[in-house]
Amino acid sequence: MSIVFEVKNLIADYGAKTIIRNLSFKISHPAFVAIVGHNGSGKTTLFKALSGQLPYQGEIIINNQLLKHTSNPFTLGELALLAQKNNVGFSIPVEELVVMGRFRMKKFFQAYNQADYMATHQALALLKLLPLAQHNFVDLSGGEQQLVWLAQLMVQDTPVYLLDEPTQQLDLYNKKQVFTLMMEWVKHYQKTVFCITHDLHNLFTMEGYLLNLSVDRPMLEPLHPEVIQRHITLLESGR
Ligand SMILES: Nc1ncnc2c1ncn2[C@@H]1O[C@H](COP(=O)(O)OP(=O)(O)OP(=O)(O)O)[C@@H](O)[C@H]1O
Repeated sequence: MSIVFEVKNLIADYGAKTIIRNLSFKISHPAFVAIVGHNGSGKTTLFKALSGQLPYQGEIIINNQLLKHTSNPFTLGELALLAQKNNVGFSIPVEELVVMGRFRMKKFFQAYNQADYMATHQALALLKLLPLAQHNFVDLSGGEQQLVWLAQLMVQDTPVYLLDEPTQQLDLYNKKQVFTLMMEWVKHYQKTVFCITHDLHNLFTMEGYLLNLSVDRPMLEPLHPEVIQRHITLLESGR
């Protein structure tokens, strides 16, 4: 059976402080996975391990290939990450920032071409950002900037997307839109999407899995309403 993503006995720590203990799960088809848990439960740490930014024990398999501890999944084109905090300290038009998501596909000093800009415009259109394409990124609101980062993630076109709290700064309408977009990535673009979120109420409209890092033995559970409700109750009750 093909495996799109597998984690086997993953252990990740910061020196003496072990954060992820023996985590294992397997996904055999492109899917949406919500990563939930209390503050400090290890969600971002898991992403650091999956993306090769933190050494780990155990195995990570993407599309039937074992990711070596030394390999960089970004440059291999296996995954793209939207971090929790992203900053740009200079003026740049939205369109130019989004097209930079194609950087991995370019040779040294190779310019972006028509295909890169077409992919950029498609992503901007999907996120309803075309009217802002020529605006200066630094002049946008926090929520608008977050949507631009989502467009940049999309043009990277990797099989796996990792999103760390992508709806954090968004209004209720845009939160809903982003969850719909993530479902579209899975269904129409065959992406596997891992999304760290505290917005559990938005999961009732989603299909896929939930992984709660606050429980003793975290495991993938299907996103059924009763499963989501059980985890909301669990997380609301504190640690
Ligand atoms: N570089 C580091 N060195 C030591 N400890 C760290 C480091 N980064 C994170 N930690 C600790 O690891 C634990 C897990 O942090 P992590 O950022 O993974 O949590 P999280 O679940 O993503 O939290 P949140 O929901 O608040 O974003 C926390 O106790 C944090 O203080």
